[in-house]
Amino acid sequence: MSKQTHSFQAEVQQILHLVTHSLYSNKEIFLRELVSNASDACDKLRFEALDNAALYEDQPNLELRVLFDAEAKTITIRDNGIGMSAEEAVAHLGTIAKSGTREFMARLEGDQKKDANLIGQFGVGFYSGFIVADRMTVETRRAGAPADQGVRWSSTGSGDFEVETIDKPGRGTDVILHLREGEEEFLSAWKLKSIIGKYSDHISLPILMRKETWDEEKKAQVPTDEWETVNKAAALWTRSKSDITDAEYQDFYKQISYDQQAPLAYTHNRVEGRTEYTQLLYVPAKAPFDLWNRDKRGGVKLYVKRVFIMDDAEALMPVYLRFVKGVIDSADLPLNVSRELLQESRDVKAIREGSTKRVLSMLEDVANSDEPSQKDKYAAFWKEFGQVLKEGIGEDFANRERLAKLFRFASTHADEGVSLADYVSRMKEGQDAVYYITADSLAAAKGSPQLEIFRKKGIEVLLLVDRVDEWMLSHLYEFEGHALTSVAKGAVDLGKLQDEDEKKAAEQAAEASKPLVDKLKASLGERVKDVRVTTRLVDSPACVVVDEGDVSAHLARMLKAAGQEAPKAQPILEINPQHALVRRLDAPEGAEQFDDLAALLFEQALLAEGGQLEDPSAFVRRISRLLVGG
Ligand SMILES: Nc1ncnc2c1ncn2[C@@H]1O[C@H](COP(=O)(O)OP(=O)(O)OP(=O)(O)O)[C@@H](O)[C@H]1O
Repeated sequence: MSKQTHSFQAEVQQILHLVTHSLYSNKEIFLRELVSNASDACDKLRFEALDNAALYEDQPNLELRVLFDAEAKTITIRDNGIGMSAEEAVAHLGTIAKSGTREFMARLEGDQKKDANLIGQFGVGFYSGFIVADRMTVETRRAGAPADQGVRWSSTGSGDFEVETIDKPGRGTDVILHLREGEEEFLSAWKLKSIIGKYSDHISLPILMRKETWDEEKKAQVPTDEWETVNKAAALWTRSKSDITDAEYQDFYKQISYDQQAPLAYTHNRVEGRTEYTQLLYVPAKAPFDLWNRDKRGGVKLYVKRVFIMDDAEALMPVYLRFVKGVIDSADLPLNVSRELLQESRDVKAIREGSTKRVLSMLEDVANSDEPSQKDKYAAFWKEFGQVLKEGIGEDFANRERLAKLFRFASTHADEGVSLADYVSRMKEGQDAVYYITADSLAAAKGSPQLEIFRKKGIEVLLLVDRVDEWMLSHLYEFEGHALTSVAKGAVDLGKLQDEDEKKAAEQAAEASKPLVDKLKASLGERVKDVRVTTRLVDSPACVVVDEGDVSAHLARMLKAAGQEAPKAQPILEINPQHALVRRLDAPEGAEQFDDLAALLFEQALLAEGGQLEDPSAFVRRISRLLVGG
C-alpha cells in the first residue's frame, strides 16, 4: 500500500488538543499510558494464542522494551504483542470508540483544574504521546501476518495522519516519539527508569532497557547491547501481605485507578478451599464521573494464574458495587474462560459472593469504628456512594440485612448520618414501627404536616429524599422486626403510643365531625377516595394521605417525571377539627362558601405535600372569591 493520508475523527482532534494543553504539568504520564497499551497488546496476544499457538511465531516470551536515542531525540516503546493490521491502525489510532468519551469531553469544557483530575481518571491513552512529541510514528505488524504486511502510521498530531505498508520482521508494535524541543530531559535512562518505577512497576511483564556503562572519553553513560529488567514485574497481589507496605498498596491503587486520592479502604486475601483465588479490592474515596453509568466497565480486573483475562467482568461484582476497584486472580478457572462461561461458572459465583462479602465487611469496619476519623470517612463515603449502595437492597437479597445496616439517612433527629440501628435505639417505649416520609427535598420533608403528631410525641421519623428511596422501600420492608411504615400512608396507628384519653378524644372528635365529613365527601366527590378526621395533625387544617398499598404521591410524581404511567391513586383527605379553618367550614356562616372552602382545604393539603394542582387557575379564582367575599 502506498502512503495514504487520513483525517482524525473530530473527537480525536478535541482530545489531542485537551490532552496536550491540560496535561502539560504532568507530562511524564505519557510513558505510563504507552507502556500500559503495550502491556495490553501482550495480554491480547496471550489470550488469542490460547486458541492459536502459532501466533507466538518463534517468540513465546512476551516483553516490553523502552529505548531512546539521544541524538535523534526519540523514545521508542516496543512490544511483541498482538500488533495491528493497517485497518486496525486506522481505526484504533484515528477514531475513539470508547463509550463515555463524549460525556468525558463535555465535562472537560469546564475549568482547567477540574480538567486535569478528570483526564487522570479517564486514562488518556495513545494520544498522550503528543504531550512530549511533535511527531509520533507507529510501526506495527499483527501477530500471524507475513513480514511484508507491516504498517507505518505517523502523524504530527494536527488534523491528519499517514499510513503506509512496510516490512516488519518482528511482530508487535514500536511507538516512536520524536520529542519536542525542550523535552530532552526524557532522553535519560535514569529519568525513564524512575517514571517506570513510579507508574508501571505492577506491569507483570518484564520491561527491558539497555544497560549503560560509563564512557571515560565522552564523560557520559552510554548504552550497551545488554538488556536489563527495570520493573519489579511481580504483580503486587501475588506477594505475601506481610511483605507489602501500605505505601505500596496505595501506589498500586493509583496505578490501576488513575485516582490521585488515597482509597477509603482496601482488602487483600488469599482465599483457599473449594475455589482458590486472590483478591485485592479497593473502595475509592471519591466517586468517578461516570458512577451513574450502570453499564460502564467494571473496576475489577480478572486474572487467571496471573494472566490478565478481562476487565469488564461484571460477573465478579454486583452492579451496586461497581465503584470497587482491584484485581481478582483465580487459580481454578480455565485460561480461555469466555464471558458466557463466567456467567455460569460455580467458581465464579463463589468468587463473587466471597468478594461481595469482603467489600461489605470492609465498609462495616469503617462504618462501625469508634474512631472519629473513620466515622468522618464513612460519612464522606456515604455522600459519594450511598445512593448506589441503596440499589443493592433489591439486587442482593442475601446481603439485605448487612446492607440496611450500612445505610444512613436524614431524620427529624439529625440532618444526616442516622443509621437504622441508631433509630431503633431511640425508639419510644411501645413504638413498633420505623416511621418514614418520602419527599422531593429535605425542606419539603421537614415541612410536611404529616409529621406534626410525631413531633409532638417526640417520635423520630426518617426523611427520605433520594430518588432511589421509593425504589429501595419497595424492597426493604422491615429492619430487625420493625416494619418500615410511611407516615403519609394509611391511617396512623400510633397503637401503644397513644394513651386511653387520647384514643377516646380521637373517637369523640370523629363522631362529632361526622356530618361535616359527609358534607365534605359530597362536595369533593371523585377528587378524594375518602375524608376522615385525622389523628396526625396538630397545627395544620388538613392533609392528604394515600391508602395503605397505594403508590405514594411522591413516587407517582417521580414516575410521571420519568415519563412512565403512574397508577392513579386517589388521595384521602384528613381534617383537623380543632383548626379554625375547619371550624369555619362547619359554622353556619360558612354554608354559602362551603364548596369553595372545601376545595381550598383539599388544594392546600395537596400543595403542602408537594403535589401539583390539576387546575391552578380555578384555585386562584377561588382564593380571590373568598378574599373578596370574606
Ligand atoms: N502497542 C499497541 N499494540 C496494539 N494495539 C495498540 C497499541 N497501542 C494502542 N493500540 C490500539 O489502539 C487503541 C487505542 O488506544 P488508546 O490508548 O487511545 O485507548 P485504550 O487503550 O483503548 O484506552 P485507555 O488507554 O484509556 O486504556 C487500543 O485500544 C488498541 O486497540
